Amino acid sequence: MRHVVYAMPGNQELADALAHRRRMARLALELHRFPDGEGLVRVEEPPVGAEAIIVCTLDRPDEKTLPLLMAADTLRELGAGSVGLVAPYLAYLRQDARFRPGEAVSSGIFGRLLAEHFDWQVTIDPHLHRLRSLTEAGMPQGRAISAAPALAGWLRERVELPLLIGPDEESAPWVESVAALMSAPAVVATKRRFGDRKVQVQLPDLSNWPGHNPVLLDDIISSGHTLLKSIEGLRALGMPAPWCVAVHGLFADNALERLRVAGVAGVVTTNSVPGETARIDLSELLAAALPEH
Ligand SMILES: O=P(O)(O)OC[C@H]1O[C@H](OP(=O)(O)OP(=O)(O)O)[C@H](O)[C@@H]1O
Repeated sequence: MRHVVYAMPGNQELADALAHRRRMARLALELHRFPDGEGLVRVEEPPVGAEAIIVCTLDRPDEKTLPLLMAADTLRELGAGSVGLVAPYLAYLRQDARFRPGEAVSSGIFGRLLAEHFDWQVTIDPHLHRLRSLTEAGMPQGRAISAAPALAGWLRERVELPLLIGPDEESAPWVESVAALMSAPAVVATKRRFGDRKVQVQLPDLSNWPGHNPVLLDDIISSGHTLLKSIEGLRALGMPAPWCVAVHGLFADNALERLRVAGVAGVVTTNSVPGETARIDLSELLAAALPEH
């Protein structure tokens, strides 16, 4: 099987890295926007019988999804044997239940939509703590891999005597998996969410780790309020300014600036979503998760 790689806009760097690591051709695809905002996908170099891979991280999913689906179908019409999706960040997985009557269960709807257009999907650390697998989110051919080795590798080299802190109980398994990889202690806080931008974080007793440098570790930074409340809590305990490390940096509401103003040692995320904090490279882990060819 010969695989070829396409990048949706903004994903060229990661697509190039995957193409390089797996010795695949990166072929051109463009997205034109008409003045009224409608998009037009154009496959400049057709896949001609190859297995196609599209790289498209799905932050800001509402504007990205329709062009992505059109690209997938166009590649198939132009002769791709199969079409796979590498979406390092997969949207809509936080809404995995009808929390209030009448709400859409977005994860299932979105999962089924992607599954209709793609033969397989790979993502990194989906917000899956309430789900057993991507299949449960409606993605039968979905594969989820963990960024833990990349996070642990980055932290091991840069933070002396770290104390990893997960902001809520649901972060425990993967905070502990990063901690185990770097032989560092880990604790988790208790979080209560009252609204999109209102949370309460209760830190545990940290007096067992004097001299340690706190590292707040989360899967997603969106509005940043989870981390802002955690930073406040650490300050109240007399801890040094923490590192804020996350897999997916979405940074809604000017969150990055707010975190910096709140006082951090640094804010670092993976390149699942490109941006100035995206200093932890996932291309090696993602390349290893692609199908054999
Ligand atoms: O930057 P923020 O706007 O605070 O959002 C990020 C937080 O939200 C998510 O958890 P969430 O509170 O949704 O938990 P749940 O999905 O486990 O209920 C995620 O795991 C982060 O902790």
